[in-house]
Amino acid sequence: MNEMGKKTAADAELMADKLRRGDRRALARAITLVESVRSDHRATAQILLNRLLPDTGKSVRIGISGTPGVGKSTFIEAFGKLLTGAGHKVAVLTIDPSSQRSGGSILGDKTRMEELVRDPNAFIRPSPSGGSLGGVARRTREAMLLTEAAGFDVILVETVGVGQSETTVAEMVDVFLLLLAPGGGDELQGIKRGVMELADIIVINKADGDLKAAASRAAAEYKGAVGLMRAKSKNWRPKVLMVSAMNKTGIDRLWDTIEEYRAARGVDGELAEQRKEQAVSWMWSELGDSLMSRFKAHEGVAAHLGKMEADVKSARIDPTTAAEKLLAIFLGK
Ligand SMILES: Nc1nc2c(ncn2[C@@H]2O[C@H](COP(=O)(O)OP(=O)(O)OP(=O)(O)O)[C@@H](O)[C@H]2O)c(=O)[nH]1
Repeated sequence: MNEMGKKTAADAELMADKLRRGDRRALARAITLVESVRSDHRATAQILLNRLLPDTGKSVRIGISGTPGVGKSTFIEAFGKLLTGAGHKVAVLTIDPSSQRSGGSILGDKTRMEELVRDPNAFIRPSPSGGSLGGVARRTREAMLLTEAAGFDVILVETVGVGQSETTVAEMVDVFLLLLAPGGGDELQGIKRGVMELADIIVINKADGDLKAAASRAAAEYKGAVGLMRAKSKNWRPKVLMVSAMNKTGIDRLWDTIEEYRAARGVDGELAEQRKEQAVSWMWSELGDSLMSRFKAHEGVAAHLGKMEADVKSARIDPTTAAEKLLAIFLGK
């Protein structure tokens, strides 16, 4: 190892020690490091993650999705406070791919959770900005490992329903919550079937005051729909619960249901298996992303790409042959 490599390893070791002791500033710095695209930062980040791997995995990983207006912030605040009140350490991470376009994040505003943000047993980190959904997801996934190593035992990964982000979140958590609010009438209309199928627990928020009756109707409708869907696991049928984030009712039952879910699916059984599969598919998607970016950056490929695309468009060459030719250039054949 050269001098620079030694320094990188030493930096990572120091940071790992601080993190294991639960140092919040070190945690924030470590997350900034994994979010960086600078190659020296990436190198340190990778050493850090590998050092900390044995300290990760001991949390309950919960995904939360819900479109704007359903009351996500109010809900996470109420849920988070309930958990810290019960002695848990809660990290809130977000995946918001829209932040790369707007420059600002829909979910990034920390003031959305006024009490939780001041809670010493909570850690809130907005979505990394910039890059593809895959890039944003990788950084959030790594942030999740770091918060686990720092002793957080419940990780909430929230996302707003933009594009594929729900699927991405579902692929990094143990349990996926879909947060909904009662609407006016035909509840199932607006919601994509694919998103419903991801949900392990459907949470109908705003079951209070004038909206209570509508929430009950919505719950009945979703229960019916869930009954018709094919189950993701033979040991768990998705449940529908009603809560009021505003009045903080039903939230404790939700936590009980999450515990039930974990028991039913087996933390050391089916859920452990799910995590293993998630890790392997993460490796493959990393490999895909990194191969593709190397491919596009390859000089020979770059020189031919424009013409090849034009030829495909004008049907001078068929797409399969074009792909084969570009691949041959990349592989130097
Ligand atoms: N009646 C009622 N209103 C609620 C409840 N939870 C949230 N709201 C209201 O719904 C609106 C949206 O809530 P937010 O918590 O900002 O949630 P959101 O719109 O999903 O926002 P983001 O989390 O920022 O995406 C606000 O006016 C809240 O006061 C609830 O349990 N009952």
